[in-house]
Amino acid sequence: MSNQAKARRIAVLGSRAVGKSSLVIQFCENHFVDSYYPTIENTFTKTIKYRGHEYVVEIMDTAGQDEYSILSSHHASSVNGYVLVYSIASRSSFDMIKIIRDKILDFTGLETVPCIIVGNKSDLNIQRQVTLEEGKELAQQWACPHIETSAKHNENVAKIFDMLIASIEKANNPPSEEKNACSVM
Ligand SMILES: Nc1nc2c(ncn2[C@@H]2O[C@H](COP(=O)(O)OP(=O)(O)OP(=O)(O)O)[C@@H](O)[C@H]2O)c(=O)[nH]1
Repeated sequence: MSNQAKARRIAVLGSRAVGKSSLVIQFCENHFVDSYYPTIENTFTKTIKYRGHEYVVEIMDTAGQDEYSILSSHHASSVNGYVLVYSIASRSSFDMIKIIRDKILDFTGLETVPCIIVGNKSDLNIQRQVTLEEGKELAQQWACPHIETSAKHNENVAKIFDMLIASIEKANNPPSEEKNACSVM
């Protein structure tokens, strides 16, 4: 029974042209698309192994968001975790993931959701507008992982999904005992 694959649903959100489709296509189909076609919506499926379990992961690649976009209900309900993507070469796309997370929390009524912050286009270091430290700081604030990636060079792309599955599983099965918790003697 425990060998049965578990189904998980992930939504990939962020501003336009930050590389959401490129990351998902690189991960699921192992190639990079240099041309830009704005996405309406695409769903991909991939099996991921994490801690000896198989996870059949449905990945929703969504249309680029701006501050006026309304979060669609199927981007928020029955989604187990979020990939929030910005481009390291775009300050406004970094600001946008904060707005998107607020919309998710508003919509779900939750205080926190499993997510990973992704700074894509790390190969464009020369055009960098968001520092690595800023990404890490935001992740600390949200208590979630952060990673810089390049869909173009296939750097850290698979790690996004491994780390998010880990966060989802941690949220679903919080440790019952804190090994390092101090006790008053
Ligand atoms: N240099 C570089 N370019 C990238 C990278 N990832 C994506 N791109 C380019 O950025 C452009 C936009 O990529 P997409 O993957 O279509 O972006 P998107 O976020 O899905 O865009 P929307 O569908 O409009 O939301 C394309 O020209 C890609 O080739 C990357 O890691 N490095």
